[in-house]
Amino acid sequence: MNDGTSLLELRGLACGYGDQRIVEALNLRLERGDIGCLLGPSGCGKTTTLRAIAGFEPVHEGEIILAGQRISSAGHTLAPEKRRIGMVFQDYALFPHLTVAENVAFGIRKHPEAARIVEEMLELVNLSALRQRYPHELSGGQQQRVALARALAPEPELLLLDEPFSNLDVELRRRLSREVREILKLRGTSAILVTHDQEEAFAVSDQVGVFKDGHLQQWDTPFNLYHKPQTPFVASFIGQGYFIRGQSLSAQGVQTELGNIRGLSTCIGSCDGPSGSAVDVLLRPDDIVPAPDSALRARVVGKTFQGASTLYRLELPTGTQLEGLFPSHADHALGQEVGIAIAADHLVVFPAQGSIAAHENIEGVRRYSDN
Ligand SMILES: Nc1ncnc2c1ncn2[C@@H]1O[C@H](COP(=O)(O)OP(=O)(O)OP(=O)(O)O)[C@@H](O)[C@H]1O
Repeated sequence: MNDGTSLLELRGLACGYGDQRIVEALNLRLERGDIGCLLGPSGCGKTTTLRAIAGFEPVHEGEIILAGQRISSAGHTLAPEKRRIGMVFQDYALFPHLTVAENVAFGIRKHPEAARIVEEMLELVNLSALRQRYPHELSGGQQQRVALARALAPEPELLLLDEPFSNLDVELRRRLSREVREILKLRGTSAILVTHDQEEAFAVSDQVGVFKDGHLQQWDTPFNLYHKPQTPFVASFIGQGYFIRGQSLSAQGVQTELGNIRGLSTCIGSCDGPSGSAVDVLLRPDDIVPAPDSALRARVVGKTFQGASTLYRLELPTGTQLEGLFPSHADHALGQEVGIAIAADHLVVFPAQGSIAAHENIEGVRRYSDN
């Protein structure tokens, strides 16, 4: 869809270092005012893509369009300082010999209203009281807020944030990521965030791109990535869940050891294959519900108390494992047999490929259950 409002467009982009290509055939579009995120395992090319957008690396193929202007293509790289792009880095990169206010003023020294803008920025990030402090007199969270204010002061078209919260402890990164989203939305600033923390990606972004080995697998809303993954990798990388093997049936059902599973509404993926073909069905923990009188029985082999709910690891009589998220007030012991039912709103089905996934070794990715 091209409605002419996109702020950033990557078209058939290939980029890397020297002759080495890291990212290939990358297409994505960020609308004005939206926050996008590049998510994926270590080394998949997120930072490389961000550096190409910033103009630090040339592109091998394709083009980068910002606000209607081609800023990179093969043989052409508009200088980073001419791109109206701001950057926030993981290590804050503040000037140690400048105060908070001087750091924020750095990029707008020649602006006639620099003093007013600095005050506005300090207020925005809630640091007015600390304006005379030096970076070493600030906490990590405060330093990152200074870096954000400094990047926003020149009013960039686009803000790039490279793992901005990864040096902070968990509680602070949750809080700061929410704060940053509010600040960007308040100002209508478009941004691209790089992270390998899925929770952070979902909390901050409107659109998330999942990368694998330099290829963008899906660029979509967090909701769609979770509920409508387009590839087995996205299904495995996002959220929790297990695949179980089955045979596709006509009328959007799959025959499995749990019986004939039908989605209550739709079927995503490979549901229209020839009847009888081998498929893998994704079952999220919230698709498995307790059903004391059910003929489907599973044994509790692991449990994680999560407050309102408990995540159970369940083993079927065949040895296949699943996870189920049950309300925590009914407490089941390890080894206990429980009745379960499938309550999948929609089915996510892919052609069977357990043997492929079994050879992948990516942290955070669930194995196919029958391997
Ligand atoms: N300056 C460089 N020269 C050559 N290769 C590089 C350079 N920087 C990164 N690479 C390689 O490019 C690949 C992608 O790196 P990149 O930094 O884009 O990954 P990433 O997805 O951001 O990972 P992480 O989450 O670990 O930061 C890696 O194989 C890496 O070794």
